[in-house]
Amino acid sequence: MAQRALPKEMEEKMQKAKDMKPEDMLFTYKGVLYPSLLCKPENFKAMERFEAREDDILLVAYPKCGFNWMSHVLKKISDAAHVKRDETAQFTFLEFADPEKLQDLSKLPSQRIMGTHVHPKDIPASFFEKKTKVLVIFRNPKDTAVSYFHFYNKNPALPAFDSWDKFFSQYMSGEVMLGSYFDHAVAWEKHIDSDTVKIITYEDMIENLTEGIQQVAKFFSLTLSDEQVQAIAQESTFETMKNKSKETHGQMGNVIFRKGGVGDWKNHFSEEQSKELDAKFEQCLAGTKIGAKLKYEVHCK
Ligand SMILES: Nc1ncnc2c1ncn2[C@@H]1O[C@H](COP(=O)(O)OS(=O)(=O)O)[C@@H](OP(=O)(O)O)[C@H]1O
Repeated sequence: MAQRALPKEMEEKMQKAKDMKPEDMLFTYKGVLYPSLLCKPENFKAMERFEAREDDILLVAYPKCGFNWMSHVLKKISDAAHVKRDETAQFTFLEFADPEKLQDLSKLPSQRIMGTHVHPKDIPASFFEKKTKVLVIFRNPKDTAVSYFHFYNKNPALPAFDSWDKFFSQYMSGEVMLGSYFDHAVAWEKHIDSDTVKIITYEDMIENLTEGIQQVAKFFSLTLSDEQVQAIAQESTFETMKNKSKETHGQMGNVIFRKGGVGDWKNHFSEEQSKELDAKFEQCLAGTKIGAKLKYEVHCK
């Protein structure tokens, strides 16, 4: 099945963004910035009451950690394993769904696949109570910052930054959309040993995509042949996804599928900025399992 095209609604919103003033593009809810064009404060109240099901799937990623990649892989896996899933729910972002849309989602048949960029504390509690499987993709904080900087500057719905230095300072203080990378990472540490939460890193997927696909399939108790795994890997490379991105993501294709890979931070960070982030990582994540999973020494030094 082809990946779903960017909904018409989203294309219309992007058109609307062109008339927005930069200062109106984000709003703050409980101390965190969200995109005005996609979210409303009332969405969060409705999310608190959302009823997850045991057989739902929730894909979670801090912005720019590889959500679109993993959602594509997950769909390919579920197609290959003939999972019967509801196409309407497909990767609806919980925080972008207004209360009526969330209500509609609650009426849909299983299996629903949903997505979110929010901090784990803002994920509806029912996902954890029902022991719904939650797949999280994480990426090293330096490449995430670079990807986020370019996303802000290329996305017509976000206020552009004059300079990398300005963006870096806001990223470090958590004054970016969806909040602080470090707050998210620290919070996932609490779930890392859960049988129903699987954290995979972007870098491990880059290093061995077939292994990543196998791990995801295993987490959802799906069996794939070696040929199926190889076929999914071929369809999920950066080049393949970027080449199809106009078809799959409309005008957002070039914004999302930028460069891919590991280490672009070296082309952006000053020595001082690199040291500042090293110190922050040490302060927040030294000795944690999530910190070890991110292989900071390998990817960020
Ligand atoms: N197939 C594949 N392989 C490798 N890398 C990939 C792939 N697909 C997407 N990407 C890269 O993921 C980055 C976008 O992350 P997200 O999809 O999480 O962005 S978003 O927050 O949902 O907008 C963004 O990273 P950067 O290129 O570094 O900006 C994308 O290029």
